[in-house]
Formats: sequence, C-alpha cells, structure tokens
Amino acid sequence: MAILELKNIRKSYFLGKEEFPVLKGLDVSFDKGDFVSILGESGGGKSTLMNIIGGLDRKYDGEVIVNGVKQADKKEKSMDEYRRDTVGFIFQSFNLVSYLSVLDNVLISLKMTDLSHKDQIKKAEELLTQVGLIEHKKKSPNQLSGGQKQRVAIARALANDPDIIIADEPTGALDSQNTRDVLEILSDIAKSGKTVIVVTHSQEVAVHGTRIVHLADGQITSDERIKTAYTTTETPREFKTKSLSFSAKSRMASQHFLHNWKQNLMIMIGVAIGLFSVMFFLGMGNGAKGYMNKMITDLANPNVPMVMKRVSVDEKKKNKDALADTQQVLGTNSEKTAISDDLIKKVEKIDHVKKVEKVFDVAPIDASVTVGKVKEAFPEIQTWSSVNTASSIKVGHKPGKNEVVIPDTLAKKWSKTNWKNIVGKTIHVDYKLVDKNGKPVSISQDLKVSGIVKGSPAQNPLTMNFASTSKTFAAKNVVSDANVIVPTIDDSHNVDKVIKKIQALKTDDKKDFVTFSLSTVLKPINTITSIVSIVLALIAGISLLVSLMMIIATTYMSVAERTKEIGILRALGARKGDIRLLFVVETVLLGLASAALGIIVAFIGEAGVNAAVSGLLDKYNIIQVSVSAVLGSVVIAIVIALFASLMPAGKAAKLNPIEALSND
Ligand SMILES: Nc1ncnc2c1ncn2[C@@H]1O[C@H](COP(=O)(O)OP(=O)(O)OP(=O)(O)O)[C@@H](O)[C@H]1O
Repeated sequence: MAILELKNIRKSYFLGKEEFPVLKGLDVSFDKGDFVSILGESGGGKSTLMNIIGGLDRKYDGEVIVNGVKQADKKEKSMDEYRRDTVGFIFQSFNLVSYLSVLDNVLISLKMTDLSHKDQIKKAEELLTQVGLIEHKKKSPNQLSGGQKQRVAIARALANDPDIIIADEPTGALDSQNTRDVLEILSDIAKSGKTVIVVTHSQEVAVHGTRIVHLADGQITSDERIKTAYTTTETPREFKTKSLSFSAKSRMASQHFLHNWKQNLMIMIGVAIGLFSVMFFLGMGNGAKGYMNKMITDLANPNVPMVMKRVSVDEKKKNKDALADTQQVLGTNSEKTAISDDLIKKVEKIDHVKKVEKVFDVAPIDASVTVGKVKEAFPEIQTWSSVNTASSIKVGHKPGKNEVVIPDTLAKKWSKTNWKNIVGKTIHVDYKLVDKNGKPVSISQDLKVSGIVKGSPAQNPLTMNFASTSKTFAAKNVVSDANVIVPTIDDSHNVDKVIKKIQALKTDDKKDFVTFSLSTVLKPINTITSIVSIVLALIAGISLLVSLMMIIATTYMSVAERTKEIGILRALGARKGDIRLLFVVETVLLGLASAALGIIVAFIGEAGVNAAVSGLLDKYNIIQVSVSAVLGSVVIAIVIALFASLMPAGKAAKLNPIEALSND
C-alpha cells in the first residue's frame, strides 16, 4: 500500500494580485521501502512539492493522503504533529544547531518522544553509531566535516523513527566520497522499510534510488522505476511522539544562554546595576530611618506619651500649640500645672491604658549640684518613668528612694578616668522652689547616684525617684502633685488612639490635657526619609527602563540570528508556542541571573559601606537592604524579562517555517 498519495495538487504563489501557478494538478504516490529521486529543472517546483509533502506548507489545493488517511484539516497543530510523527528532514546545508553538541542535535527530535531521558540518550547514541559518528558525539557541528555534518543530520532525521524521509539536495554540498557514503546510508534507510524522497539535480544520486520522478511545468512528466521498492517486515515503533516538554525547552534555552554568555553578561551587568541601585537606595532609607529612630528611642520610649495639664484658655488651639503654652509654665508654676488624682483616674479609665505613672518636671531656681569638689548648675529635675528607657543608662540602674541618675559629663567632673565609680556615691543638690503660699523655699538634699546617662548637666535633667521627691516637696509645703503623667499603653498600635482620647477629655467643657509623644515627632521624620529614599530608588529605577530596551533589542537580534534554527525546530515538529517559550525562558534566565548579580553586588556594597562608616555611627549599619527589597528586585527582573521577551518571542513564534529555513 502507498504510504503517501498526492492527488491533484495545485499550488500558486501570488505577487500582489498576480498568480504564479507552480504545481498544476500533480498526482503521485510513494510506497514503503521506496527510494525516490525527484529530478527537474530549476524553478520547476521541486522544493514547493517537498514543503507540501513535509507538512511545512498548508496553502495548497488537492489531497495529501498519509497511510490511507486524508490530511483533512491542515490545521497548524495537526501539521506540527505530522512533522513530528511521520516525516524526517535532511537539508542540503545540513541545518545543525550550532550551539548544541552532535549528541544534543540528535536529541532535539528525541525530546519530542515519550522515551525516558536515559532511553533518549541511548537511542541517540545508537543512531550516531549507525552513521559512524559516535566518537564525535561531544563535538560541536563546526568541528565536523561536511560529510560528517550531513550524517548527523541524517541521524537526527531518523531519531523519531518517521515513515518518510525527505532530503532536499542532501549531497549538494558534499564531495564524491561523502556523497557515496550518504547515498549508502539513504539506501539502508529505504531498505529498513522507510520511504526516502530525495530532490536532486545529480544523476548519480538518482540512479542510486529505486525510482526517478521528473517534474516539469508543475506536472509529473515521467515516472521511472529502476528497482522494486525494498520490502521488510515492519518493526513497530517502540515509543510515541509528543510535543517538546517544558524541561526540554528550558534546557535548550539555558544551553543557548550559556553559549551566548559574553553578550548576556553585558546585559546582566546593565540590569544588575539598576537593581543594585534600587536596593541600595531603599536600604539606605531603611538604615537612615533606623538610625534616627534609634537615636531618639535611646533617649525616650516613643510608645509612652507624656500627658500635661492644658493651661491654654483658647479651646480651639491645636494640641501642638497648647502644649507650647503648657511647657512655658510647666517647670515654674506648680499650682497651674499640678494634675489631681481625679484627673489621673480619668486617664486610667481609658481603654488600652495599663497604668499611669506620676512624674515631676520642674525647673528650680539657683539649682546646683556638688560632686566631690566641683559645683555645677543644673536646669531641671525630672523623675524616672516609663518614658525613660533602661537602655539610656550607661552604668547603674534607675533611681530608687533618695537616689539620682546623673549625666555622664557630670560624672566625669568627679573623675575623668574612674567616672563610672561614682555610682553608689552620694552627691549634694541645692535648689529653690516656690511653696503653696508663693514664697521661695530652699531645698538641700543628699542623693545617692544610682546610674549615669549620656548628656551634660547644662542640658539634661537630674533624674530622681518620684515618691521620695514628692515627699521632699510636701515637707516644704511645695505642691506635691505630679505635673506630668505617663500612661503605659498595652500595644504600640493603640498609642495614637489613646492619645486622641486623652486630648478629648474635658472638665466643665474645657479640655483637661495636652500630650507630647515622640512617635508624633518620629512620624514626619520617617515619612520624609521614606519619601527621599523611594524617590532616589525611582530615579535609579529609570536605568531599569534602559535595561528593558536593551533586552528587547538583543532578543530581537537573537531572533534574527536564530531564524534558521527556528525553521529547523519547526520542521522537526516544534510548535509555535514551543518557539515562543524558548525565547521567553532564555530572557527570564537572563533576568534571574541579573537579579542574582544585582543582589550579590548590593550585599557587597552594603557590607563595604557599613564597614567604612561604622566608626562614625557607633557601629550602626546605615545601609540595610531588606528581604522585601531583595525579593522585589527578583520580581522586577522577572517582570522586565517577561515584558522584554513578549514582542520578540511572539515574532519568533510567528515566523513562517519555510521562510525561516530559507533564511541565509
Ligand atoms: N515564497 C515564494 N513566493 C513567490 N514565488 C516563489 C516562492 N517560493 C518559490 N517561488 C517560485 O516558485 C517556483 C518554484 O520554486 P521551487 O523552489 O519549488 O523550485 P525548485 O524546483 O525547487 O528549484 P531549484 O531546483 O532551483 O531549487 C520558482 O519560480 C520560484 O521563484
């Protein structure tokens, strides 16, 4: 039975509206085991006929019947399957894929089968043994002679065990010895029961076969049988063909990526610089924000607000301005700023408030502190509360009964070298306050130093214990109610909520309190730092647009360079989508490699800059590249790569396989 029948095949090319008929109602059929040579004058339509037989051309009239089954729908998908399953191509110019080894070239076809990877390699090696090239399997095509290249191409054409082998001038580029070798192999293929159809101008080739068909003016003009077709007992194919798997495509993409490493490295450096800059500036923003927060929170707890009596009579004044009014009189007018227990209870009742501590913040008159032989003035007395952080104490602990925490510069007045030893020693303080009758009273106290904080007595308060200070004040008829209260809030997320409620508390329609919270000071600082670092990162990100253009341009170039390869893959049965994905995967690989490089450089830069400025910033890491910035840069790289590959990969997929194959 004929394996292939062509009935009334008509094919015309059109230039504009003008029709150029090439095949004009051609009828021919081919048997199993036949070695058919198609001869004819140049331009007679031989290649056109081969493209139809090979399933590369779908635009013709007439019927192609394969194994008794009419090629009915001629849809792209069924033609891909047909090429993969039924035909094997051999070209005059070999058409091997230059960046793949001899073995990998044969494997392309085998990757479109359901054989295991191990069996695919076994089969490829058997085929290379069959064509006498097994010892050359690791070579690249450009390390082979013309005859060897054609034998690799034959092995590749045979790999998926097709019924029909189509060869377009297979010996056209070979010397006589190689021509003889190739013809022998083609005869053997026919003897194995396959149909070999060869287009040739050479009489030597033609007489080697079993049948010679002449084509002229779009018709078969003669059909001469030289020998009977070879007969063999059919051995059924031991595998099925299938489309190229994702892993096979990924492997090919990575092979080309590595082959093209120099060009890819240049692009990677470009993209990596952009990604590095974005990560670096965001990391600098994080670091700067963190450093400023640390500086401030080392001094006081930002989640603990300070609450003071509102003295302003103007109810419309915002908290910020009313706070300034209170602060003007806070240290000196204890009557006006004293907070009664009833008011404290109001704060205690607010949701999320765990406890309320009482604090004095007073600015005494004629205040001096005597440390050993040195007497120093000091501006302010405060009492310890949760506002003060334990970490602010460099040596010692918070003040207990009749104890005081002093600034370190004062401790250094006592002893330059052994200043820490002042902890546990007693110092003397003298100051004046105004009592309840408005009369100045002198207070003189001996206090034990319990701890040392950073600062100077000219600017920093002496920090005492509330209970004992309150007692001292009461003994001198000085107002002993706190003038500051410090609520502790259960969770930092509730701070703003509680502050708002405190600001809204009223007695006789007049607001009770003003508040001061470091978190409100930190907020604008953090916002500004974030904005600056994001703007810098965005400016750096512009370079990523340049990278995007660079990848688009190089992928287009790559499609142009690899047009022939695309044609070969399509001829072997790869689908449009396979071609698209090959380019997309390779570009995504490029994106990922760029991201990896960018991340490495960002971490090196981070470590370098942090080490360089560590001395200036108390060992604080001013560059802090975050995990989200790292993950973000990977995502950006992938998105850029996908976006950049979209158009070029689409173009590659749309290439007409016939035109792609004839590309020089
Ligand atoms: N894509 C095309 N568009 C228009 N005309 C075409 C196209 N491809 C082929 N032709 C024309 O169709 C005719 C047959 O071409 P074909 O390549 O099939 O001839 P051939 O017999 O294989 O020639 P050769 O022996 O020189 O390879 C030629 O006149 C050619 O110019």
